[in-house]
Amino acid sequence: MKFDILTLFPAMFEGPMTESILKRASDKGLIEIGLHNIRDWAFDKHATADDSPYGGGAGMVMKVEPLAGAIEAVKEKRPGSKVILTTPGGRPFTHQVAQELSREEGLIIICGRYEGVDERVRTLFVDDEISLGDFVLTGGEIAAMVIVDAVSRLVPAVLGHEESAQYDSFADGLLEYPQYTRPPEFRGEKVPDILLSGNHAEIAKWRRKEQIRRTLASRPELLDGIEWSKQDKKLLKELGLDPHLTKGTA
Ligand SMILES: C[S@@+](CC[C@H](N)C(=O)[O-])C[C@H]1O[C@@H](n2cnc3c(N)ncnc32)[C@H](O)[C@@H]1O
Repeated sequence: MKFDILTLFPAMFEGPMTESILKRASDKGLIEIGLHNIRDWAFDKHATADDSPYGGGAGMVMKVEPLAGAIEAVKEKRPGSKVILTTPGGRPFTHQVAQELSREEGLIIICGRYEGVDERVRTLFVDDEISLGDFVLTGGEIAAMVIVDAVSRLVPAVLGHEESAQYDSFADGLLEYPQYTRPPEFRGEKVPDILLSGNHAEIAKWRRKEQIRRTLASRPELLDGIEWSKQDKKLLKELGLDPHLTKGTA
């Protein structure tokens, strides 16, 4: 998977993109992260990448020409890549969106700054618009880092077997069950006996039940539309839930 990030602040990516799992994945050639400074495509001697908005108003807007130059240059090298604009107006970034993007050949991610990008960037070049949530960041760099991170861990072989994404929250529609490690007791809080029992079938059953319980407590809307197995239906009953009313109402 190839990521190309168009930004005014490439130095921000040092660290998040060059440590731990992403570093290992890059070293192995499983992912490739290209950083491109949008200013390199500005055409005046001050490398201007922003200007005041037509119609007046606060702040500055990122100019279309440097972004057009950057996008076209990267697209020439990677014609199969999808162009993504980070914007609060985009579709919400979820596990499902990350999965969908992980199947792309490559992603070209535009990091906005100031009041955002000239609308013509969006209309002429953008294939998809992604929002991290209903809040406003100072720029698209952190959004791009989140997208690269979440998508990369879904690329085959990026995670080792022991770090497999298949048991993580959202992978099967539910939140993850509670996790514990040594010591068996801390400040009076004990690890549930079942996890120390060595009975793997019972542990699996406990974990599934905890997934449902936790999802119901924090994100009941996620239960809606889940296809329950026969075993799940039994667990739902034990939790006092009707398998047909998956919105979490008992
Ligand atoms: C200060 S914001 C611009 C906000 C814009 N004026 C608005 O009200 O929608 C600058 C840049 O940060 C990025 N950004 C801000 N919030 C974001 C979010 N929730 N999700 C994704 N990107 C975001 C976008 O790239 C945006 O162009």
